[in-house]
Amino acid sequence: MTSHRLDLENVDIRIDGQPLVALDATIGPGEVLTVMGPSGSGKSTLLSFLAGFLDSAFEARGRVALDGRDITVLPAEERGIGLLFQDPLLFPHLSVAGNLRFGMPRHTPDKSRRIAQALDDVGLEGFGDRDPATLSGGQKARVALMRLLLSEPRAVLLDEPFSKLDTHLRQEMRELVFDHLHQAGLPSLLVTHDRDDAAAAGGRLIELAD
Ligand SMILES: Nc1ncnc2c1ncn2[C@@H]1O[C@H](COP(=O)(O)OP(=O)(O)OP(=O)(O)O)[C@@H](O)[C@H]1O
Repeated sequence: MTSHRLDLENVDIRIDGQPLVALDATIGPGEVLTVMGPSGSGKSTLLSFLAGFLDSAFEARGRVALDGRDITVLPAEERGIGLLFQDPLLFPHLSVAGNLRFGMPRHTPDKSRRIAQALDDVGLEGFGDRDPATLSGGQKARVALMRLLLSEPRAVLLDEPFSKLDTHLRQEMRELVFDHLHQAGLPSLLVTHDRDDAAAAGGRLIELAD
């Protein structure tokens, strides 16, 4: 198991000179910090800032550190942060295995074995050659989770990851996602409108003001 830490130090994001988000928090290994708040309170803006693609209309101060290293100055692709959205966003021109292989660090040994193991882990044994278009919503969500983990991020941002799933599937995916994030020792930040998501995440909850 790896063990990572994400520090948000005096993060202060403004729009037109007005404060939007102010946050100071440490997210430890395997911990999920949930951020809730009304529409327009700055949840997506905060995620964009952390991921490294904040729109230039915003002014941001503060530091984001991953394992003690300042990543605020790095471009998105060098930050080591993985993203999970409400849409699984699988590449339609690649097989399931191709999707999983896509984000794996170049020099990963035994890629095929790891892909097969990842599919096994989420009950999709033998699905490697399938076209993503032939998968159910829940199966796609599992592939998206495994693609995220195989890319070996050092922290994870989740943006309403369960909101498109029906109630039964949502409960199942919550368990799967949070179990894997805890086990992988990944600090994560979850944005959601759903209090049951926050409860399932099991960590601290921050509410942004209107
Ligand atoms: N590119 C932009 N330029 C100027 N203002 C923006 C831009 N993007 C968002 N905003 C404004 O910034 C504020 C925060 O928006 P944001 O999308 O972060 O809110 P949110 O909490 O994620 O909302 P929702 O729950 O609806 O997704 C809003 O007032 C929005 O209108």
